Amino acid sequence: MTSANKSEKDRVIVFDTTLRDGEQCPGATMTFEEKLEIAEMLDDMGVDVIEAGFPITSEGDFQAVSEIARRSKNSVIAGLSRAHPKDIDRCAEAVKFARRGRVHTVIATSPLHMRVKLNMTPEQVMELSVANVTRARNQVDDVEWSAEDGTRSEMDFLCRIVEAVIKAGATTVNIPDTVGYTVPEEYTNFMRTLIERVPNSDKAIFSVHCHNDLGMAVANSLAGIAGGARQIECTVNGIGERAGNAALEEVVMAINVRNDVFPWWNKIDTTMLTRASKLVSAATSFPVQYNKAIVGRNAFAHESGIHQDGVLKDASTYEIMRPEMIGLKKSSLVLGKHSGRHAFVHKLEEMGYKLGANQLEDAFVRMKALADRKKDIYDEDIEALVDQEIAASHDRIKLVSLTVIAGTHGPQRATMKLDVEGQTRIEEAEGNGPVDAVFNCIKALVPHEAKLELYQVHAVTEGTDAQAEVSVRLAHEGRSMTSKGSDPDTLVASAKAYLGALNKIVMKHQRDMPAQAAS
Ligand SMILES: CC(=O)SCCNC(=O)CCNC(=O)[C@H](O)C(C)(C)COP(=O)(O)OP(=O)(O)OC[C@H]1O[C@@H](n2cnc3c(N)ncnc32)[C@H](O)[C@@H]1OP(=O)(O)O
Ligand SMILES: CC(C)C(=O)C(=O)O
Ligand SMILES: [Mg+2]
Repeated sequence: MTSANKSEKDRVIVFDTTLRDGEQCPGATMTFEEKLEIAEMLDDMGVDVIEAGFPITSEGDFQAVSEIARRSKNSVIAGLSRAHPKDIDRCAEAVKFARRGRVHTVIATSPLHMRVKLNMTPEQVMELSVANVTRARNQVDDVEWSAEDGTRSEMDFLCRIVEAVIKAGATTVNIPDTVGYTVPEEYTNFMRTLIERVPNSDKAIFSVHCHNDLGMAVANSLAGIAGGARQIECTVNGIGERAGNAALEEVVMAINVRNDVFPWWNKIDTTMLTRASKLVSAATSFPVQYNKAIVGRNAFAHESGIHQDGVLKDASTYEIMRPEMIGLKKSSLVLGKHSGRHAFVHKLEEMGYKLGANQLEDAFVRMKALADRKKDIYDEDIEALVDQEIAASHDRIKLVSLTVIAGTHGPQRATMKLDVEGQTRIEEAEGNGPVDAVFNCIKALVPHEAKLELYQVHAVTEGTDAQAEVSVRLAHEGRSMTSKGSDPDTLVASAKAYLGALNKIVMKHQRDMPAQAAS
C-alpha cells in the first residue's frame, strides 16, 4: 500500500510480546540488560506496543517493565495482569513512567477454563472483569482486556462480556487463540460476528493473539485482521508458550509482500527484522530454525543448480522479496552437490579466479566429488581445490587411487595406483604409520633420492569432515620443493602433497636437461 492511500482504518497496530509471552516458554528467560536492549530495538523498529513483562511475577519483572517504560521513546509500554487488584496496581505502577503506559488485564472466558481453572461462574468472571478494567482505567488511559481461551468461548457470553468491559473503559479488546485451536476461516468469522454483535465495538480496537500449536498462528492472525481486528500480538522469531506465538517478522512481511490480499499497513521498519531476530536468538539462546520463514539462514540461500542459475539471471525467479527488505545484504549461493556450473563459475569469479574451460570442468567435477563427501563447502575448500587444480594441471605423476590399512595392529600398509606420464603403475608398501606407508609406496613407484624435510597438516575449515591441507617439502640436489595437497582424507592429502613436490622436482629436472646437454 503506498503512503498516498494509507488510511487509519487500514492500519494494523503491531503489539510485540517477546518479553512477556516469549519469555514464558521454558528456557527463554532473559536478563534485565537483555530485555532493555531488545525493548530499545523494538522501539526503534516501529513496534506500536511493547508488552514488557508481567509485573506481579517478580521484583525483577517489575523492575524491567519500569525501566523499559522510563526509556521508551515512541512505543506504548504494556504490562500484563490477572483480573486481580494486586496485579492491576503493580502493573499500573510499573508502566506509569512510560510516555504512554498500558495495563493489560486477562481472564479466561471459555467454559472449560472458567469451571476447571478459575472455579468461577460466567457471571463472576464478568463482574471481576468489569471491576478490574475500571480499577485499571482509574490509573491509566490505555487498558487492554483479554479473553483467555477466547476462541473456545461461547459467542453469546463473549458478546455480553466484551460490551461490558468496553463500557467499563477497555480501549483494546483481545480475543486470543490461547491454545492454537482455531483455523483461519473460522477465526475471521468469529471476529466478524463478535464485532458486528457488540453494540459498542466501535469504541475499542479488537486484537488477535494466536498460538502456533497447529502451525497456523500467522495465518490465523491475518484471518482475524480480515475479520475486523486491527491489532496483532506477536513475538520476534515466534517464540512463546509451547509451539510459540505468531512470528512478528512473518506477519509483517506477509502484509508487505501480499498487500494485494492483506490491504493493511503498519509502521515496522522491515530492514531491522534480521537484527531483531539475531538479538532475540542470542538473548534467549534459542537457535533460529534454518528454514524459518524470513529470518532462517536458508530463507535467502540457494544450493540447487537450477535455482542458482535462475537467481543469477533474475533473483525474482526464486525470491518473492529482496533480502535488503529485511536487512540482509544479499542472498547467498551455497555450493554443494546440487549446484551447477553457473553458480560455480559465479563463485570462482567472486573469489578472483578465471579458469580455462578444461580446468574449470576438472575443478567442477572435483567440487561435486568433494560435496558428496563433505557437508559444507566453504570458500577455503574451493580455494584449496582450485589452487591444487592449477598446480596439478602440468603434473607428470598423478594419483589414481590409494587404499591404506591402518590401526593398532601394524605395520600399516598402503596400496597406490599412479599415472606416470600416461602409464599406470601399482605398488604396495608397509610403513611405520600410515603416512610412512603412503610415502614408501610413492618411493617404490617413482624411485628418487629426494629427502623429506617437512610434513605439516592443518584443517582448512572447521568440523570433523573438514578438508585436511598437508604441506610437504622435499630436498633434492641442494634445492627444496614445497607443495600442498588437500582432501577430506588426510592420507590422500598427504599423497597429493608429496606427489606435488615430486612433480616439481621432475619438471625442474626436465627443464634443466637441455641446458646440461648443451654445456
Ligand atoms: C495465557 C497466558 O499466557 S496467561 C499468563 C501466564 N503467565 C504466567 O503465569 C507467568 C507469571 N505467573 C506467575 O508468576 C504466577 O503464576 C503468579 C504470580 C501470577 C501467581 O502465582 P500464585 O499466586 O502462586 O498462583 P499460581 O500461579 O500457582 O496459580 C494461579 C492462580 O491465579 C488464578 N488465576 C489464573 N488466571 C487468573 C486470572 N486471569 N485472573 C485472576 N486469577 C487468575 C488461578 O485460578 C489460581 O488461583 P488459586 O490460587 O485460587 O487456585
Ligand atoms: C495473556 C493472553 C493474552 C495470552 O497470552 C493468551 O491467551 O495466549
Ligand atoms: Mg499467549
